[in-house]
Amino acid sequence: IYIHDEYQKTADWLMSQTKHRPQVAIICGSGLGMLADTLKCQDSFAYSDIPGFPQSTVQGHAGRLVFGELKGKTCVCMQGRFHMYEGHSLCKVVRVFKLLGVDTLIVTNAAGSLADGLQPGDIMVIKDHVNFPGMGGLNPLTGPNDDKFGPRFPAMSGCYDKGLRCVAMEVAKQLGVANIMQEGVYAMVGGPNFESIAEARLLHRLGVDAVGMSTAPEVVVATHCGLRVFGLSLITNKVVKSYEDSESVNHDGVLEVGRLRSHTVQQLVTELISRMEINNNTTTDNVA
Ligand SMILES: O=P(O)(O)O[C@H]1O[C@H](CO)[C@@H](O)[C@H]1O
Ligand SMILES: Nc1nc2[nH]cnc2c(=O)[nH]1
Repeated sequence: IYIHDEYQKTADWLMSQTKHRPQVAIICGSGLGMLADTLKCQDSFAYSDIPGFPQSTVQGHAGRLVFGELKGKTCVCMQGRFHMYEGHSLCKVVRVFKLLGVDTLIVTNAAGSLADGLQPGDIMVIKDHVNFPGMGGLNPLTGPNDDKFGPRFPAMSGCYDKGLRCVAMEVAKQLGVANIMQEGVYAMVGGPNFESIAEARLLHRLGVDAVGMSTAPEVVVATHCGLRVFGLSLITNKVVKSYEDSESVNHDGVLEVGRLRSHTVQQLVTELISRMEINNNTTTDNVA
């Protein structure tokens, strides 16, 4: 989907099918689809049934949009995301959430760590990102700007909300998992191959803490249309940086760490949603 009316059609269809009017949208990373399971009073839709929605093709991404209640907030959860390497035009479905009245987007992903202090199983709260495809021109905002959503030249400083990052660290302390959680910088690469050793070394030298193949386009689109964003990476593997190292990463291993940490990630996101203040702008004022 490309133009405002098409996003609106998708939003209208969803609003005709469910009574839920979400305030929070959650995008589930690889192996993190269980985040949707905690929602109460669920209405769920296969992507293939939603007019204008692309399809998910990656294992560990179910391809369902789930609406429901969590800790007094109404949520919509993407159980399955769209990656650039699947051949999708860069993902702008976040705009549908804006039109549904969403205030805050929570993005999660599985990522490999470059930072020495980040181990598999750790959780990295995303402080900032490097959007490599975006910097090279593969940006979801390429093309005529739709002023109904946001400005031609949106700022990206501060795109990961500081207040929510602070709350998340407090929640981690309360849950007794502060020892496995820290902030860091996520870099998006195009994928679908994992990094060569020279690429891994380059990313490390650049100060990147974790690398994956998603998230940045979603956050750019969300920030453009005025959504507040919180992001976390579940570290599923260390990116191999040494020619002496015989280990190598694979997608099954990525999904396995997702399963092992599913409960903790679920608790963190649930408690964060419980504590977050929503700007109760249920109308879509910013979207004329
Ligand atoms: O970013 P998510 O969707 O969590 O998935 C990550 O895991 C997959 C590789 O195992 C890639 O798609 C990478 O981006
Ligand atoms: N690019 C990239 N994506 C990932 N997703 C999960 N682990 C990794 C990784 O090591 N590299």
